[in-house]
Amino acid sequence: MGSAASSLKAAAASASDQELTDALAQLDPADLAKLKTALGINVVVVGWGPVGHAVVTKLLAKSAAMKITVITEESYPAYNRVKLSSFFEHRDPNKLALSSAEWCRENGVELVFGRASKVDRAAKTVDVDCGGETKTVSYDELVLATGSKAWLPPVPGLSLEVAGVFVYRTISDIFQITERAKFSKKAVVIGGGLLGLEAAKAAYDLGLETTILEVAPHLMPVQLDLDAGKILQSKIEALGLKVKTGVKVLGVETGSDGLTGVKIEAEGQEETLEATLLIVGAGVRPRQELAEMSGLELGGRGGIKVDHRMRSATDEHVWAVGEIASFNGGMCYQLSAPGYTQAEILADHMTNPKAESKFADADLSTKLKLLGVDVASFGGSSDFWFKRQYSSSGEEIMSKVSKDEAAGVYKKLVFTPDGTKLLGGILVGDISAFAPLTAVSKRSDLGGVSPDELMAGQMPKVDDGGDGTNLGDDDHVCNCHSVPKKVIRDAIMKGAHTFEEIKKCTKAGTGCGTCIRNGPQPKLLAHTLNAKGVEAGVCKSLPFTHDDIEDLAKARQLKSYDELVSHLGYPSAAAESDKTALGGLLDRIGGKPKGEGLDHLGQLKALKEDLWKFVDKMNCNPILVRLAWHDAGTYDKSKTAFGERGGANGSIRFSPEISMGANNGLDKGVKYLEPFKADYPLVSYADLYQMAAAVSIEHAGGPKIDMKYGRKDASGPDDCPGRQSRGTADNAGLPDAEPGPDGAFGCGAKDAATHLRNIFYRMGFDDKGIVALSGAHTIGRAFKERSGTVKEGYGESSACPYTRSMPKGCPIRNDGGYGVGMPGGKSWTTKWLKFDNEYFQPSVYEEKDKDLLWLSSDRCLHQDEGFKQYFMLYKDDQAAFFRDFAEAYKQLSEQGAEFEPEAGLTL
Ligand code: HEM
Repeated sequence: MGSAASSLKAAAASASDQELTDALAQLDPADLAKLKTALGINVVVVGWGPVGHAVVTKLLAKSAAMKITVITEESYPAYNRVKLSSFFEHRDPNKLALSSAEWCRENGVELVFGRASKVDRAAKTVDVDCGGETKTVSYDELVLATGSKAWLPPVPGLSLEVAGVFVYRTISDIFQITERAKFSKKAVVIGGGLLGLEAAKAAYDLGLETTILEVAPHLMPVQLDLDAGKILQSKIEALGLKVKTGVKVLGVETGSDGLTGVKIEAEGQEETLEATLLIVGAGVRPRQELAEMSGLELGGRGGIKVDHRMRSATDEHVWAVGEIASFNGGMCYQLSAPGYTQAEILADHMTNPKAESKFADADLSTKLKLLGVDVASFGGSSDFWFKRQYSSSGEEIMSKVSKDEAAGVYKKLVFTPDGTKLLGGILVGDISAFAPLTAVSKRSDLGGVSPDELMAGQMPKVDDGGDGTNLGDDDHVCNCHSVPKKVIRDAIMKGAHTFEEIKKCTKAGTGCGTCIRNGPQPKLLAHTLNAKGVEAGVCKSLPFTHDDIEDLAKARQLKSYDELVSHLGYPSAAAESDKTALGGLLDRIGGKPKGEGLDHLGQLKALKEDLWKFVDKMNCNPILVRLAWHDAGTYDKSKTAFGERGGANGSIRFSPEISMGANNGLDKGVKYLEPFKADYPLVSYADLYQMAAAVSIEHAGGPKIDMKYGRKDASGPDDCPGRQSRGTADNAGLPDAEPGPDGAFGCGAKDAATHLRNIFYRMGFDDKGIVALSGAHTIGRAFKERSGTVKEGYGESSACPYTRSMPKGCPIRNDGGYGVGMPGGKSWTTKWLKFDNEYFQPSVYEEKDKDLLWLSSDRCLHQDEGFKQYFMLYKDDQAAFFRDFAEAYKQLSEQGAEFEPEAGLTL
């Protein structure tokens, strides 16, 4: 242990908390971990979901004298399951991540990857199955945060063993669903509750014809009444999904490729729905195997029985939180908000035996955007749901309802029979009043307004300090994490000036995100910054980034400056100059494309500037290069007809081409570029893809390519090359990195050099072109989820040292900065965002560094005599590589294309 640790020990007796914190901050992570073990208790947390992670952060915040170990069986860091379906918008597990392996290292938290298989309470140890090898971890205190598992209803033949049948719970479920979707047209989802509707969104986003089956008479039976459920149904049906309620699932039908259909009974009739993909989202059950094996007392409906401190009823050194915890032997709560509260209470008691906090009642309020429809159900206590006050009638309650079926808006407020207290309510379509109404439901009266006035949108006047939120200091802004307004305001006053910074300090907004998207956070931030006199963001009245304003405007459908300020901002005196500062943004949110008013050439030039800024921010250069190359690499010089001959014509955006195995992952590149097409409609997709690649290469430090534009677009799937149309296996003639299990490449060749020649000669390249173009692998990475050529995949925990988010001492961009983009995968070079000739260096091709990638198709380039001369030339002469690459890339980007005007446009 370093000298800093020894001096800390000596000083510890008399040091203040601040001094201790400062001293700890000087230690390196390894020393910190040792010191914590020496000083304090050894806590083991089983499960690294959002609640398990919350336990870790809360324990760390409350005590330094603790060694924490987390056992996790998922290869991704703790992530936000609530947002699982948003995965299809970005396909990036890191956007869901709540933590990272790096964060754990920096905070002295040890991660053990594997499945906890046994708890020995007498010896205080946990056995972890780490892929065949068993590791035994000791604890002083054990926290079980194992969450839930998906429940499969007892339907004949329904089993996860059937190909095409999935549950919907983890990122890996999503990957498997995505794979099956490539060969499916129709999907069925069992379950019309929260989980089922999220799963249906996934199937819908994958472009499948989707039918939702719900056994109850309406959707979301746990949160909504019949009327609200029906309105939600009609909105979902309007999107093109089918919904069947009151359905009995009788069985599944299978054929040689797995699922073929789902047999149901609806309205007394039996029928079979054709489907090759079935997602079961019909509920969850606590994952209690470990608890059962170790003899812990369970609750009446499962889960580990815990007291108000979250301590198990059986063993004072075993605790449970989240979906596995059965408070006083009752219900296990399957929402994240109660789990976060429990984590806080557990941390209180574990770090302070005199703590007085108690877990009593859970707030089961939910607000979500389901398939584009805003839905909320809120209550002052859990009775609202458990006693089904939301659908009671008669003398027990007074309820008021307004509905506009055409607009899809429903509002129901439920009061005590005398109308003096709001018990809860349901909102569909418009949930903007969720935060203030939830706050009213938690108070003892209506604050001077009548039930009718509350229905009409009039809120009791609350002293909000003039920030326009109409929330008191103790009212919650973020319900997921129970964060009161005053905590967020204090964080802003102490320097958290953006939503991201507020998230980091308070967690507010890291759950469902509605308190930002549709709730009071923007106003609170704008007003507090103005009160503090801080100039942040775009302008005084809307102190957020352009991107934030655009996202919020979209979410709330705001079109004008006045609407923006009244919903999000602070009515600043400097309104006119603010409008100027917002510049093109107002046009854009008003629906005007950025390129409006520019001619074709003008749009190409403006697009180039925008693409440069985009890659500079996103560090997504490699995927854009791979996208353009795969669009163009289908070219077959023996074919003449446009489309059929392949080449740079934008056809990669269409299925079936985009769903070919060789193009795995490139849908992300297509999605990245889609907004640019909307902004510059005169530019073709084919030009957009090729320009994005040329910009990416130049931005990364590579050669400027003499590009010409004006390419014509393929007009539809009919213009896509057939999978086997080039006489090669299944990839429309794109090259293979490795031979198949039979030892042959897709073209039949037995060696990589012959294979590359078969593929590239077909496009009109020679050996020099093949070697030069292959040098593009000087940037980029391979992923197990895409090509499957490596074991490294998405996210930090699956990365290698060169592809983690902050590879220390390894500046990877051309400008020497970090900027890893999405961490993960395995790269060919150490500086894989820098376009140089590192790919040709012995440090790479000699394959001594096991953290670098080298495929058979790379290896043949320095082993085959014909290729070797160029490979060695480029090793010694970067300028020669750049010259030959630029020439070959120009050829690649033009072949198969048809230009209008014929000579093309140059910028
Ligand atoms: C010579 C035959 C080639 C083979 C067998 C090949 C194979 C591969 C493979 C397996 C990957 C990993 C994909 C993944 O898992 O995400 C990859 C990535 C990549 N390829 Fe190639 N490739 C070849 C030629 C080229 C050419 C000609 C270019 C461009 C001119 C290129 C540019 C790239 C780039 C930039 C990436 C990284 C993408 C990223 O990081 O997202 N490749 N290639």
